[in-house]
Amino acid sequence: MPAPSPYRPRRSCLFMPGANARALEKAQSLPADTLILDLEDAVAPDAKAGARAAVLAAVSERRFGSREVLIRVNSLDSPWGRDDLAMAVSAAPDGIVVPKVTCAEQVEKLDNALSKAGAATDLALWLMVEMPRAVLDIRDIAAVAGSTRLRGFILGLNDLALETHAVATADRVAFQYVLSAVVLAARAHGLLAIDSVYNDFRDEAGLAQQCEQARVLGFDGKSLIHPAQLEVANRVFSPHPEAVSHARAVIQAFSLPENSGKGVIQVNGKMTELLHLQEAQRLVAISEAIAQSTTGG
Ligand SMILES: CC(C)(COP(=O)(O)OP(=O)(O)OC[C@H]1O[C@@H](n2cnc3c(N)ncnc32)[C@H](O)[C@@H]1OP(=O)(O)O)[C@@H](O)C(=O)NCCC(=O)NCCSC(=O)C[C@H](O)C(=O)O
Ligand SMILES: [Mg+2]
Repeated sequence: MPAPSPYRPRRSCLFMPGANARALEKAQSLPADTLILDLEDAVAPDAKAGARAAVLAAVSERRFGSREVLIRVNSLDSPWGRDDLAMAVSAAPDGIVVPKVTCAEQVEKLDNALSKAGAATDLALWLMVEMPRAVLDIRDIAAVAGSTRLRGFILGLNDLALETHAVATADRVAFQYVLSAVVLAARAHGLLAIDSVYNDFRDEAGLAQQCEQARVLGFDGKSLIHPAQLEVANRVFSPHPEAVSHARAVIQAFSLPENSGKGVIQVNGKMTELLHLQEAQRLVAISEAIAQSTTGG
């Protein structure tokens, strides 16, 4: 049995309404890397309390196996936020997703609120990046990663389009700055970056195009809204087999005695430096983590 990988794939992060019992049940066997049980926008005000109770039961009973489980709470300044947070701390998921954050001070307050509520230090804090001010302050927000539970960003382009009046075209030209700013801020502070949802869940080709765009930009995976989107996201965000064999060749080449101490060599006709060795090791580790995960390739 191989040692568990330190990498966790997050190619597919499936949202589901906490009030949808069928979706919560179905999620137990879906090939999603991450499940996000939503108490916010997908749950109507009258259904909030019922959804909170259903999510508490499902998460506390550990119904989702080894899948990563996140709970999206309502904002702390909403009528439901405090109760959601208390429930989430007692359910002890892998992480909590907080919507509509605008600045770094809010993240520090959230982290303090989690500590006061008795949250474990390894409870991950994820932020929806979906408010114009969060985009403008993304560098400062990411910088509190070292002193808080902040672990990653999930882009929320539905809210951002609403706030900015930008139009969501297929190429996402209106969001180019945001897409890159989120990835750069995340990487500068060792955080994860998950792309926004694709609303047209029956359009497989459109989703594939958007996943590919996000992958090229450096995102770790895509947030999703429907089981039909899982296969595409899992495929696009898995390292390509040819890239993995090249990565193995790079690792092998650098391990040869004649290349010991060298900073640059050639592999398969390509200039290959130590920085490429680092990327090759990351790619192979991700590919092995996917092979080990229950959701597989
Ligand atoms: C979009 C949906 C409302 C569509 O629902 P429905 O019409 O019921 O779809 P289907 O009949 O095709 O469903 C087929 C089966 O799959 C199950 N199902 C559907 N969606 C999910 C899901 N997300 N997770 C698990 N299972 C799901 C159905 O129960 C059917 O099962 P079966 O009975 O066996 O046939 C619906 O897909 C949905 O509600 N999706 C999630 C919506 C959501 O969570 N939204 C909030 C997050 S997105 C967001 O907030 C954006 C962000 O903040 C931003 O600002 O951009
Ligand atoms: Mg949103």
